[in-house]
Amino acid sequence: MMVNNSTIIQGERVKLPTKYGHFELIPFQEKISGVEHIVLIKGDFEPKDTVLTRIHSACATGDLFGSLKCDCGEQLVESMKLIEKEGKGVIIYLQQEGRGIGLMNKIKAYKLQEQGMDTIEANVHLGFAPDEREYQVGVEILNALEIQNIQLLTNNPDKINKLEQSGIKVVQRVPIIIKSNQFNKDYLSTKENLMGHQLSDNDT
Ligand SMILES: Nc1nc2c(ncn2[C@@H]2O[C@H](COP(=O)(O)OP(=O)(O)OP(=O)(O)O)[C@@H](O)[C@H]2O)c(=O)[nH]1
Ligand SMILES: [Zn+2]
Repeated sequence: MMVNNSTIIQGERVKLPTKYGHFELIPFQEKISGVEHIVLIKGDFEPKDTVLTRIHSACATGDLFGSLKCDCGEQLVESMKLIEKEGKGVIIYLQQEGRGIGLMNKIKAYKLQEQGMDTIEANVHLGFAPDEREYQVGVEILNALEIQNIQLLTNNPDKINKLEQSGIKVVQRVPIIIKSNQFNKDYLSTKENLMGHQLSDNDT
C-alpha cells in the first residue's frame, strides 16, 4: 500500500537488461536526506505472494571493484542469478555503506584491520556499534512494492529479526554462501563466530 506519510519517493520503473538476467529498476529517494536506494525487480507480485528478496547493503569496494576482502560483490551477483532463475524476485540495494558507517569510516576501519584488529574491534575503536544498520527504509520500500512475505537471501539472523520487528514476514531464509579466499577468510570467520552469521553448510 502506498501510504501518504511515507518518507520515501518512488521513481520510474524501467527495463534493465544485465549480464546476469533481465530485470527492471526502480530508484527510491528518502524525502528528508535525499539518499537514494535502488530496487532491481523481476516479475509482478500479488500482495499475498512470497517474494524471493535480497536486501543488500552497499559495499563500494566489493560491489564495484570486486574486492576479495569481503563476500558482498559475489553475493550480489549470486542474488541476481538466483532471481533470474526463479523468474521473480527483488533486490533492494540500500545505501548504507560499511554497515552504516559510510565509506570514510569503513576505510578507517580497514586501516585498523591492516594493523591487526578484526572487523568488530575496528568499528568499536572508531566509536560505532559493530553494525549500525537499520532496515526501516528497506521495509518502506517493501511496503511501497506491496510485498509482505519474503524468502530472504541472507546468512545474517539480525537482518531477519529487524525485518520481522517491522512487520515483514520472513517465510524462509535462503542461505547465500560464497566460497572464502585468503583475503576474506578472517572477515568471514569473525562474522560467523562473533556476529552470528550462518556460514556453514549445516547451519539452518
Ligand atoms: N564497517 C565495516 N563494514 C564492512 C566491512 N566489510 C564489509 N562491510 C560492509 O558490510 C555490509 C555487508 O552487507 P550485506 O552483505 O548486505 O550484509 P551482511 O551483514 O553481510 O549479511 P548477508 O545478508 O548474509 O550478506 C556492507 O555495507 C559493506 O560495506 C568492514 O570490515 N567494516
Ligand atoms: Zn563488502
